[in-house]
Amino acid sequence: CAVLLKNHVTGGRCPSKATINGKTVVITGANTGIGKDTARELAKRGGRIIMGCRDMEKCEAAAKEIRGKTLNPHVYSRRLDLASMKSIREFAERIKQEEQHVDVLINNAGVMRCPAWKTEDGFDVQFGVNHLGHFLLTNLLLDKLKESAPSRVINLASLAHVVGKIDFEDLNWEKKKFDTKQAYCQSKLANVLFTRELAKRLHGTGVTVNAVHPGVVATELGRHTGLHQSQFSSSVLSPFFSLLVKSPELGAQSSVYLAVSEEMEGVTGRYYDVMTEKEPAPQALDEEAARRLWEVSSKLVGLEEEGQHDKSSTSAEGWSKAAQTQRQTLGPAVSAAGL
Ligand SMILES: NC(=O)C1=CN([C@@H]2O[C@H](COP(=O)(O)OP(=O)(O)OC[C@H]3O[C@@H](n4cnc5c(N)ncnc54)[C@H](OP(=O)(O)O)[C@@H]3O)[C@@H](O)[C@H]2O)C=CC1
Ligand SMILES: CC1=C(/C=C/C(C)=C/C=C/C(C)=C/C=O)C(C)(C)CCC1
Repeated sequence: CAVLLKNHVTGGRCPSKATINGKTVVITGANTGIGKDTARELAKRGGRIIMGCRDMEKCEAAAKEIRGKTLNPHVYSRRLDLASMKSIREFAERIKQEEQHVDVLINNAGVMRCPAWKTEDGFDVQFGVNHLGHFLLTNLLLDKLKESAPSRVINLASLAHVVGKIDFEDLNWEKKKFDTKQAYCQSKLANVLFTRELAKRLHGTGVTVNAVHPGVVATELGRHTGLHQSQFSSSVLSPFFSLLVKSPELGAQSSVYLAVSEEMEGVTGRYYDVMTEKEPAPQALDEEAARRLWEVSSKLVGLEEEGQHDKSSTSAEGWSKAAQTQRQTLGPAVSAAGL
């Protein structure tokens, strides 16, 4: 029973043995947890791996460890703070300048159940990092992804999206009482809606985009829950805990599957529970909500302004001009975002 339960919980390993020699993978939040093991597995398969992390010391330590373990020298650490639009723009600019192509983008970084913190730009940190940061990054890398087609975008969502609700009147928790669990669920629902809308917009380009719930994985994601790994490893519950939660190495298998497997060629706009396609919750299938979220997100990150009026604002320095104009034109949604 224990073995069967364990297999059920882990969901197994990526069945594909595909190698990715010469392919470039950009992965966010790759210094620990699922991201780090995804980076290691893809480095083992021959990829050129760009790890985007906010803490350069942790990032370089992880990159060094991966280079050592896989004997792949092409594993690079780059600064990326998804809680800062300036940092996202600098990171994307550097990728565009340094990389000939981007074959896979894995939007992996995430935070869960933090206090009511705000990003540098005034967004709720869970909405800002988990959704808006990746929304901006992906859009900034779209031309590169299109040039590199067939290419893939993978968004780490979560089963938590099923209880999520997008509150368009108060995306950033400024009007109602802050609920950190719901803020996480909203951000993860946003990941699935973004996946579906982006897939629609990328139809015919050769760039695919899918969302995945990696299972329940013992990582640092629970760091804001007040519980610590040590409390569990030393308790009598430890054997049960380890039966129900998988290791980061196994947690990375679904991202690896979506990134490399032959079965995923041309598959787009889908939601995966580990390596099995599932229908997401009804609110994630709402096309009008997906379109609206795209529009609001574009405005919040200053993309719409650039596309329509001011091409010069695409640089890291120029973005704030676009955001400032949004402040004057957007009304409540933007003031709620603190712009
Ligand atoms: N673990 C699980 O059971 C599940 C995880 N997921 C999703 O999987 C993804 C990976 O999570 P997991 O590995 O578990 O979590 P971890 O907390 O172990 O890793 C999260 C990573 O995101 C990084 N990160 C956080 N904030 C920022 C930021 N502002 N800028 C750049 N990077 C940042 C962290 O960096 P740092 O170390 O510096 O904080 C870390 O590298 C998340 O999107 C999560 O929602 C979904 C369902 C279940
Ligand atoms: C609770 C807990 C941990 C991990 C929690 C994690 C990893 C939670 C995952 C949450 C999920 C499933 C999120 C879905 O989006 C630790 C730190 C290992 C140790 C002790 C207690």
